[in-house]
Amino acid sequence: MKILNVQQIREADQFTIKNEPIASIDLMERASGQVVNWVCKHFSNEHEIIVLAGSGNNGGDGLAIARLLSNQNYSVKVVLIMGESGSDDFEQNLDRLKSLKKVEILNDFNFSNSNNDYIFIDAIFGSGLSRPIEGDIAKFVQKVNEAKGIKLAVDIPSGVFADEPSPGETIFKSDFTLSFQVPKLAFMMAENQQYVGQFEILNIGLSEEFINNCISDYSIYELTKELKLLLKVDSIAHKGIRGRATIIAGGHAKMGAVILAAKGTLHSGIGLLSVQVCPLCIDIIQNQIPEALILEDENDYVLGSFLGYNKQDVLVFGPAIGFANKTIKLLEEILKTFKGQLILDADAITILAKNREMLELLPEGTILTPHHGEFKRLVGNYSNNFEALMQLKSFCKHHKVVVVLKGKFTAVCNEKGQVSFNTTGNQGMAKGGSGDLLCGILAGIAPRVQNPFETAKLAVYLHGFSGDISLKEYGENYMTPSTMISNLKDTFKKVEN
Ligand SMILES: NC(=O)C1=CN([C@@H]2O[C@H](COP(=O)(O)OP(=O)(O)OC[C@H]3O[C@@H](n4cnc5c(N)ncnc54)[C@H](OP(=O)(O)O)[C@@H]3O)[C@@H](O)[C@H]2O)[C@H](O)CC1
Ligand SMILES: [K+]
Repeated sequence: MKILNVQQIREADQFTIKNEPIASIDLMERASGQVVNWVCKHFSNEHEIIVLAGSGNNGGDGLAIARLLSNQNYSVKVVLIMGESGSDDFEQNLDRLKSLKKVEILNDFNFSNSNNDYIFIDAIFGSGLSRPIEGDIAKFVQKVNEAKGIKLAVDIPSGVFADEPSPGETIFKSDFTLSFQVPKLAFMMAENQQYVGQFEILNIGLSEEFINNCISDYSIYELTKELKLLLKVDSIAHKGIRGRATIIAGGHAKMGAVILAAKGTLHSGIGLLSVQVCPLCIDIIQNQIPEALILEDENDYVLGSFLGYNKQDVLVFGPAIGFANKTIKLLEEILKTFKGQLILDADAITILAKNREMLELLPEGTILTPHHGEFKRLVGNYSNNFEALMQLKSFCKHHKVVVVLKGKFTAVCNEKGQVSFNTTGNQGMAKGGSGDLLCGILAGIAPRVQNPFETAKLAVYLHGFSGDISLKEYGENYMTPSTMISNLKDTFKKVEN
């Protein structure tokens, strides 16, 4: 699903009006109709509806929504935040609303009576927001934010800029954002979650031809039939075809990360799994993962032996591996010689950040999986996710790598600077070990997917999907990376079918 910027959406709007053709006011009616359908589906007409309307086209949508909901027997009031004059379509909808005579039109609202059954519909500003909200409008938005009731935003919560950071202090806080046609980049930013709430994309029939031709670096990941087929195991499969993976992680007394990653790899379909371990830790792996082959390191406490790896399709390096000189040397040797798919996580990323000359050795197509803390070590500090995104794109382009930047909507970026956001997953996954499991899934599918960007997007999706199953089955507190491993069973079943 493509993410378009405000300029592109405006152009799509104009293209549709001209080529469908459809009058602007009718497009507004169609968009508003979709909001009304959504409201009717989710909330009965026992709810009291308060539409807050600005004077642009977002306000125009609000007035049409008020009329259409009133026609569905909802009790509706409209508050005109910016008076009675506005865009053409706003004024035309105001006339239509007035002639309906069923909807009370107010200039202010007394919030003291509001209760949880009220639904406030924010149609103050949409994509035409040109500056932070201030003055009386800000005071009004603050009152709505404090009032009891359900909050819905039309297209974009008022005060949120679609394509850039929102510096304003006052922003409408929605429970649901019903956005037209395409998701907005701002919805993918963790700092906007408190304003956007849960977002839904409503198809308002903008030209698909136009949207398909729009160039955008940003999209939301969706699973396609072709991708599902990659996960199918050939009926004549032997273990070699399904790939060979080696996990180089952990060390003495740090075997949990290894086990989670290794199990993730095994249960994502790898043919042959090897784990490099210190002699003292061999028993742990043999007991926990009988399927794994052991590559014995010469060192008792840290990993540091270079063991060739030339038959391996994929190497995972980094979780809980530490920063011993021998380990750093091992990573350097691997960067210089390994020809398969390399996956670098956790301590490997910190090693690169501290030994910056090693960054230049990164093989093209390496997958790195930092969380924000680790990513900041690589690229320096940033103060919001838009800045992080710019750093992400330039890092990937410069080093020709794929980075999985983990967060609320994990962003996967390729060497061209294209970014795919993932929407599976949940807060329950925020536990130690979750990232180790992701490394494992990456390694488990990489040999079959054969493309680092596609591997990373699909692995992140599967990881989040197993998290979502775990959430349903165990709840956000009880669930763990281990429950997610057991839920990979249903994840693959569901995804493959
Ligand atoms: N294709 C679609 O997706 C469709 C979208 N529709 C809806 O239209 C809006 C966009 O409408 P637009 O009129 O461009 O913009 P807004 O309604 O968001 O607001 C514009 C007016 O608000 C003023 N403004 C902006 N920021 C502030 C502020 N901080 N304080 C006060 N006033 C502000 C702005 O004034 P300017 O000085 O900047 O000119 C405008 O007067 C979109 O979001 C959808 O809801 C269509 O209905 C269907 C197709
Ligand atoms: K809005």
